[in-house]
Amino acid sequence: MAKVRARVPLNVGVGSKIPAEILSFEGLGSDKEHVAIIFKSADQQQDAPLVRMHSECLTGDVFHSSRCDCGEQLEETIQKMGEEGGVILYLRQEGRGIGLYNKLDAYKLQSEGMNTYEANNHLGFPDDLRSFEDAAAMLKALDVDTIRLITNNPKKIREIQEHGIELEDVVGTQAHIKDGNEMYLKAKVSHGKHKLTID
Ligand SMILES: Nc1nc2c(ncn2[C@@H]2O[C@H](COP(=O)(O)OP(=O)(O)OP(=O)(O)O)[C@@H](O)[C@H]2O)c(=O)[nH]1
Ligand SMILES: [Zn+2]
Repeated sequence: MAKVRARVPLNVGVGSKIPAEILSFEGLGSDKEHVAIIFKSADQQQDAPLVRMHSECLTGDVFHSSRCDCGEQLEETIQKMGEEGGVILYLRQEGRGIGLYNKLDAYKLQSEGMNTYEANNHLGFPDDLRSFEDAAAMLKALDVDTIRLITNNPKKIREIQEHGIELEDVVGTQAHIKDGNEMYLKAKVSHGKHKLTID
């Protein structure tokens, strides 16, 4: 069974103004160094805290790449949780689980006209290689079994429940459209069935 390894206070967000804590874990099923960022001790103070399972995206989260909406979703979540409390599970499954280098190969194919899922498939990967089992184990290590999940992605909703976490509510994110990510977001809606309003 997973348990918390270290729980460390820090400030996050632009300007480092928002108080939070970062947590590491031991005993997770994978050897990935997933972390949780907790706002307002929501795991201890709230019955059904807001939770975002955010998959690592180096290009979007760190460099605010034009190709996706990950950095903006992360910033939106930090702002919201800074006000209301919540838990970000920052999951080290880059590129929907295929890894950074494979994602960049997929980007090359997308530049040639494939959509994000076709590019994955062309490289021999499924649409989405992620598992949310570690995410559920992290929540259980925090003693959190009921959450309000921030997502537009039906796969996350289905899978976290299959791993024994109860959903009190599902809260969507805004659509962060910018030059360069419109095709990506449209593919998420038409093929991935994400609940996002783009037009
Ligand atoms: N393979 C691949 N991965 C991508 C691409 N664009 C973004 N990603 C990855 O997709 C993941 C984004 O996941 P999340 O932000 O957790 O969520 P989501 O599945 O979009 O669902 P939401 O919860 O609704 O945001 C990150 O791991 C990104 O690196 C792409 O074109 N190809
Ligand atoms: Zn991204």
